[in-house]
Amino acid sequence: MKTTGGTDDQKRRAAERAAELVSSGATVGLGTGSTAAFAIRALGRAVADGADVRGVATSFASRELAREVGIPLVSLDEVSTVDVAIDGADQLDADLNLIKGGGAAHAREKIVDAMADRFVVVADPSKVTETLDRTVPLEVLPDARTAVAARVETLGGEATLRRADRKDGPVVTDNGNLVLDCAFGAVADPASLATDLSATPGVVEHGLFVGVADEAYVGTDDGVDVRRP
Ligand SMILES: O=C(CO)[C@H](O)[C@H](O)COP(=O)(O)O
Repeated sequence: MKTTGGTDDQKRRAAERAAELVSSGATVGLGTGSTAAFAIRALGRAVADGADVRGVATSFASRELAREVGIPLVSLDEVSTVDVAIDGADQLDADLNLIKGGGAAHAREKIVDAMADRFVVVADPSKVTETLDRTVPLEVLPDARTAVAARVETLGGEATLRRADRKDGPVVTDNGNLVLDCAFGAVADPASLATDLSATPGVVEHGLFVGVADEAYVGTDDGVDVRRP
């Protein structure tokens, strides 16, 4: 699984604290990535101890892990509400605007995270920034990639097709689409860029999450820093 700048202990602290928010009877959004995986494992232990929770996976990877640790699953199209979603982020600012999609799962993640009554981001301190400046992933319909890349250029960005690590050719998402990683430099106005990207034909979903997160749990070396917008 992809790892990032923080330590596993920092990630685990954040994720395990977030998992404590889940009460028996809850429907839980299961995020994707190395930090969210710690929350899924913690929820698996809670289920083994008798907690009655059901998970909604945001990706093939989170579904597989949930099965491995024994969390009962319900598919996204069967639920209209999610009580708590716990998911990672590639970057977050003080307003809890996020860049997500490092694992190419941001389309399903956004659906699940946005429908949750409470969406808690779990992260390590390396993810926290004053201004979002990482590449913004776009999930795009395969035939639209050239048109979307041209539009990204008019918005001041540069799009690069995400290549697979252990396969020739591109990363293909769980939904059968491609990913363009788009460098915009520092994003001064995330809401405005999010609107422009959402309005671009061929973009299935972009990795800017603006106004979606309710809280962030940032694991440190000796605790958890809880942040709210
Ligand atoms: O958005 C995501 C996947 O699409 C992940 O949540 C994000 O990439 C963070 O992953 P990690 O916790 O491994 O750093």
